[in-house]
Amino acid sequence: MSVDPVFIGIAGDSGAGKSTFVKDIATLLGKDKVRTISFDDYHSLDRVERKAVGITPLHPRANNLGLAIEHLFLLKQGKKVLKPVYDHSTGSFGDPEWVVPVPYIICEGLHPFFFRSLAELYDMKVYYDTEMDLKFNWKVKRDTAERGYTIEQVAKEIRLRQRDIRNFVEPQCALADIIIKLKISKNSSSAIGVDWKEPVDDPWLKKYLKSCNFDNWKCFNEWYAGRKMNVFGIHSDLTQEELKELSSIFSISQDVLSKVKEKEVVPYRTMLVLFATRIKQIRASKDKEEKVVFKDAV
Ligand SMILES: Nc1ncnc2c1ncn2[C@@H]1O[C@H](COP(=O)(O)OP(=O)(O)OP(=O)(O)O)[C@@H](O)[C@H]1O
Ligand SMILES: O=C(CO)[C@H](O)[C@H](O)COP(=O)(O)O
Repeated sequence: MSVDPVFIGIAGDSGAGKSTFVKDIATLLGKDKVRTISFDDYHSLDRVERKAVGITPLHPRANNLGLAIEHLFLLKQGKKVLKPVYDHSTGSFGDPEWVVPVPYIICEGLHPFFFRSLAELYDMKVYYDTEMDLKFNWKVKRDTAERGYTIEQVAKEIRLRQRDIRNFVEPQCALADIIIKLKISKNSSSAIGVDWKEPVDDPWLKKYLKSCNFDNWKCFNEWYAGRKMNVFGIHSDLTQEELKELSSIFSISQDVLSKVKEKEVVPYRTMLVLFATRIKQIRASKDKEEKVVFKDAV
């Protein structure tokens, strides 16, 4: 029987931490069950061509989003696809690679749900909204170490991109099921806190935490991109007792729990565990549906 993958889309600016997040989620879910698709692979222009035309990679014209729609559509039908590969170390394209359907397909990038026809293909959409100060430092460090840029070039590129970020990346937050905001926090040993935002009319965390059980989590409402959101500010580390309590409230599975148990449960790790739990629930309900369909068919 072919797999009906759970499709997750993670949109956000360059350097926000999307691929790090996806790598960490894959570790919790089991690397063999997860296939990541970087939307950078759907750039239609390489680094030299973008410079010649005078557009940034954030402009939709610098990307072949039509091909991305076609590929996700085929993967959803259980078919394999031959996907292009963008190589950041050279700024050009490498050999294409096959992608086969697996239980979780996570698409991360600048435009994973830019078009409605793309947005409709996902079971869950996340907007990854890291605070500018964190994002700036991370991007400078990464792009100088791994992508062959100087500090001055990265700083100039970030300035050049601001209009395109507002026009082409940020509007996707209006379609997101969850907005994850990483921000500097004095209360965590990691110095990073997390705001988990979900629309009040489509809650998940709120269903479990009717009244906030964790003293240090700030819970409030906020308007964001025209929608009223529940915001859970997870800014301090969990004790092992709190992790136990959390795991019983959310029925966090042992395989996920065992991967964080011995480590410091900083806000980022708490968010990973909650996110992995949510998408495992989506997997479980798909599996149940498949069983019903199969039973009805025999
Ligand atoms: N949660 C985190 N904690 C600490 N550092 C992080 C975290 N997430 C990302 N970083 C740092 O930021 C850098 C950029 O992150 P990452 O490559 O995941 O961003 P991205 O959103 O995928 O960027 P791009 O779209 O440009 O590929 C990483 O190399 C890492 O050093
Ligand atoms: O915004 C980005 C997302 O990663 C990159 O800058 C874009 O993919 C182009 O890559 P490069 O700068 O390595 O040519």
